[in-house]
Amino acid sequence: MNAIAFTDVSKRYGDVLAVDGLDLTVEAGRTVALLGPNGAGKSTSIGMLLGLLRPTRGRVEVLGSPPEEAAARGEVGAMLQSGELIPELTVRELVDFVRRLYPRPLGLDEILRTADLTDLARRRADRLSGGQAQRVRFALSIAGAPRVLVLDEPTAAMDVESRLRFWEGMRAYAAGGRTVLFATHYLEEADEHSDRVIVIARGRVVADGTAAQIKAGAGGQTVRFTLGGQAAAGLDALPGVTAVELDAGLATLRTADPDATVTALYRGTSLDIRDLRITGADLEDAFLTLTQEV
Ligand SMILES: Nc1ncnc2c1ncn2[C@@H]1O[C@H](COP(=O)(O)OP(=O)(O)OP(=O)(O)O)[C@@H](O)[C@H]1O
Repeated sequence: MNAIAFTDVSKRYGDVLAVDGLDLTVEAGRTVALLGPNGAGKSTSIGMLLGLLRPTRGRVEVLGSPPEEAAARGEVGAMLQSGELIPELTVRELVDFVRRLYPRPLGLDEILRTADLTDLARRRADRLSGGQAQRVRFALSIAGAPRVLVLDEPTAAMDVESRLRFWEGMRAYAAGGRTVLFATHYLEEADEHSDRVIVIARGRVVADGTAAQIKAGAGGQTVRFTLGGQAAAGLDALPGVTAVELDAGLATLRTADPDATVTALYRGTSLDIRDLRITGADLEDAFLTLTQEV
């Protein structure tokens, strides 16, 4: 059974088509990143996944049920971009209060450990930094031991140290065969912490696969060199080359096979090549290629 299924889902706010015919399934046990620029439709998709927003068209299912039923069974946990904590309680009291609302919660100490809050357990919830408060929101999202965990830009207010610890906790949680979907703008996070990246732009899926597949699919590698004033006809006919750009004596070739391209460049042409560099298309290149306006 799929943990998450969107079938031809659209969501319109007045004139704005925020989600446009989204088809998407996530198998149970996967950790999936939903990557997209501002306004791509990530939060709207998450709202529908949690049953907080109704699709204008199409169907969303979580663990084979409508989202609100899965949530009512305590099978879905969520960490949203905002959400007040109860100020008078300590972290420990707050987490314990929330975990008791669920039929089969995680143990209190396990939650605190997973969210790296053990040392902050006695701190009042209104005396926390932004990043610490985010970790409490994470603790609350896993308190009920949900099978599906949904995180909307979870590391937004966190410093580097908090991020590292947060991702450790997320991985520990996911390792129990649970499904995690997180939204992010951060390419490195998507790359490092998920086993599948779904790139959305303008409410549609524009790429879907492992980070490596997405990088490969968006133009392979780049060979750059200085040509100076030499005529450069025929570069686009070199093996592997998919695109050529010439700018002020600098040539940039996109290639699916950099070895073949470079060999042919040296052996098959009489060009005087200087400063040759080969770089992998990184996820950032791929992301920009995929999400730019067409
Ligand atoms: N309540 C609303 N009313 C009208 N338009 C909305 C509403 N919520 C979102 N939108 C619009 O829908 C589109 C998608 O927004 P959404 O918040 O889902 O994107 P996002 O990918 O989560 O963006 P961000 O990364 O900035 O959080 C945007 O154009 C946004 O302006």
